[in-house]
Amino acid sequence: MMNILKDLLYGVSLKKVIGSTELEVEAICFDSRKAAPGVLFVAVRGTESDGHAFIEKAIDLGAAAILCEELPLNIRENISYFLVENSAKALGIIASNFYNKPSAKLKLVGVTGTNGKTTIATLLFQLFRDLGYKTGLLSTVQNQINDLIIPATHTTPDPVALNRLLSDMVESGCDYCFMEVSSHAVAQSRTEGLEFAGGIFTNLTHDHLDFHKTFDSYLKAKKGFFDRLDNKAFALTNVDDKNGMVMLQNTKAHKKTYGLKNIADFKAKIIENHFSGLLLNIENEEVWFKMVGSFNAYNLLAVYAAALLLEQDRLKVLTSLSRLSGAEGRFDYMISPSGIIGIVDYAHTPDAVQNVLSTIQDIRKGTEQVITVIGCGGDRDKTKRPIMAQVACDWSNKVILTSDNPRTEVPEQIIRDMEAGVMPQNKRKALSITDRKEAIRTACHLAKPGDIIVVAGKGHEKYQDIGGVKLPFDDKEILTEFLNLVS
Ligand SMILES: CC(=O)N[C@H]1[C@@H](OP(=O)(O)OP(=O)(O)OC[C@H]2O[C@@H](n3ccc(=O)[nH]c3=O)[C@H](O)[C@@H]2O)O[C@H](CO)[C@@H](O)[C@@H]1O[C@H](C)C(=O)N[C@@H](C)C(=O)N[C@H](CCC(=O)O)C(=O)O
Ligand SMILES: Nc1ncnc2c1ncn2[C@@H]1O[C@H](COP(=O)(O)OP(=O)(O)OP(=O)(O)O)[C@@H](O)[C@H]1O
Ligand SMILES: N[C@H](CCC[C@H](N)C(=O)O)C(=O)O
Ligand SMILES: [Mg+2]
Repeated sequence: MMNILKDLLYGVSLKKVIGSTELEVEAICFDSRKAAPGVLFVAVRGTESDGHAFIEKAIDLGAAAILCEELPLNIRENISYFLVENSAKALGIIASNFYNKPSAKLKLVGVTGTNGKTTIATLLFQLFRDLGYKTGLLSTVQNQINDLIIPATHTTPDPVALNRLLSDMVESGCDYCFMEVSSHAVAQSRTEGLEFAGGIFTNLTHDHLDFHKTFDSYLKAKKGFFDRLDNKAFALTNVDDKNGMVMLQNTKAHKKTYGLKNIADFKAKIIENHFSGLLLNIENEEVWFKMVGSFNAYNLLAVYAAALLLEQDRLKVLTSLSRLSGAEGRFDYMISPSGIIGIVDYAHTPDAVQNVLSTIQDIRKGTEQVITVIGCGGDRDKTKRPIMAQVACDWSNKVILTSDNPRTEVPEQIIRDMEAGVMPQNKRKALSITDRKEAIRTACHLAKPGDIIVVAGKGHEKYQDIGGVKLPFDDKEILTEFLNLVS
């Protein structure tokens, strides 16, 4: 590991230096609570607090050097200080230097967009494993280095954790890494300093407006990822999405498109769409896939296109892709002994809810009832709550509004925010049950053979965060249990 200060700072533009740059540092730290002797403390301005307020505390715990945007009034002896314009960006570059630029030693592909990131990154990971490559994955569900699973705390880890994981992938001989790039990560420069072999854009719809404030700044965050790709990389975009081409406006990367409707470099057509899977025509090849739903035709096509841009054999790619089932908790399908269908899905945006429910409308036979159990996360975008409830009501016969992860909010208040989206004509369809387990139980009791229960919003999650405490909770396990009970 490279840890002499002047090597770590390579590529960072410094406005002012106080003290030695020859010092050896033990680690990089951006949270004073984790400071230890010999670390370089990077003061980052956050959403809750300002890292600059903790510089003294970091030094008290042993920090040997400080990187910041504003020098403290009290400059201490024997401590090195570095003044920069943007410490979050500097942190990304330093973290990459610390681990010897691991992103340049493998082919790193980033996936960004509102929905579909986990699905695409996971399918690419599974595909490249199947094609025989050592591969890494950084995703919402989990991080993975070949067969080793490492739990994930974020969709995109912080820069230090991210570069450490990439470095472990290089150590394990990985040729490729597929990672999700969240809009938070771009806005907070978590991916600064990384060298990408390619970037993929899925779609852009309503989410995270609590954090980005406007749709425009959300769009800019996503676009920022493509703006930073270099001319050796590819930039693959969904041409059917309204903002697909906007993403590529200022990129230096090779521009490539995929789509089902518009003219594109990579094209596909849906031939058949069933609960058992999709039959697609991809560039004149008809192939059955296990993945369900028209939105997955986009995901599969993006994966196929990326694999070809990474110079893989077309037929081998299609053969392998046809066997894959994607990420856990995405359109996870089960059927009870009495014939009730249960689907667990991670849809937690209005667009995802509509996609999942409209897919079900497309493929169901006609007379069955669709019963949707849905909640919205606390401490997240409040404006999506009434819209998600409205979409759920518009596309279901019965809707049970319930809790997702209330986090620090009052669960009943979140449900009231959702209820505001239930239109008068839909009132008789909706009922509210705060306890999510009770809500799933009720859906199972209401369902008759042939009916379809959709439990949306938590997908693979194995917990429910109530009041900041994560209690064990698993939609799939609970649904399986009740479906068998009522059968
Ligand atoms: C809103 C958000 O993204 N917050 C992330 C952010 O925290 P922050 O900017 O709010 O940090 P802060 O608490 O204001 O503190 C500012 C700085 O002071 C430091 N500090 C703070 C307190 C202290 O005593 N000492 C100290 O040094 C902090 O370490 C930080 O460097 O930076 C932290 C360190 O990287 C993250 O852990 C934290 O993620 C929180 C836990 C989170 O829930 N993030 C979610 C919203 C998120 O990032 N989600 C996206 C996916 C969304 C999607 O599905 O698309 C993700 O990539 O996971
Ligand atoms: N291409 C797509 N277009 C629209 N909706 C999709 C698409 N792919 C998946 N979805 C829906 O969005 C949900 C989330 O999918 P996925 O986990 O792949 O997205 P994500 O972008 O990783 O989400 P997150 O931001 O939470 O990490 C799925 O459960 C499904 O309902
Ligand atoms: N990564 C997303 C996931 C949301 C999933 C949903 N279950 C919720 O808790 O809101 C976020 O942090 O916004
Ligand atoms: Mg994800």
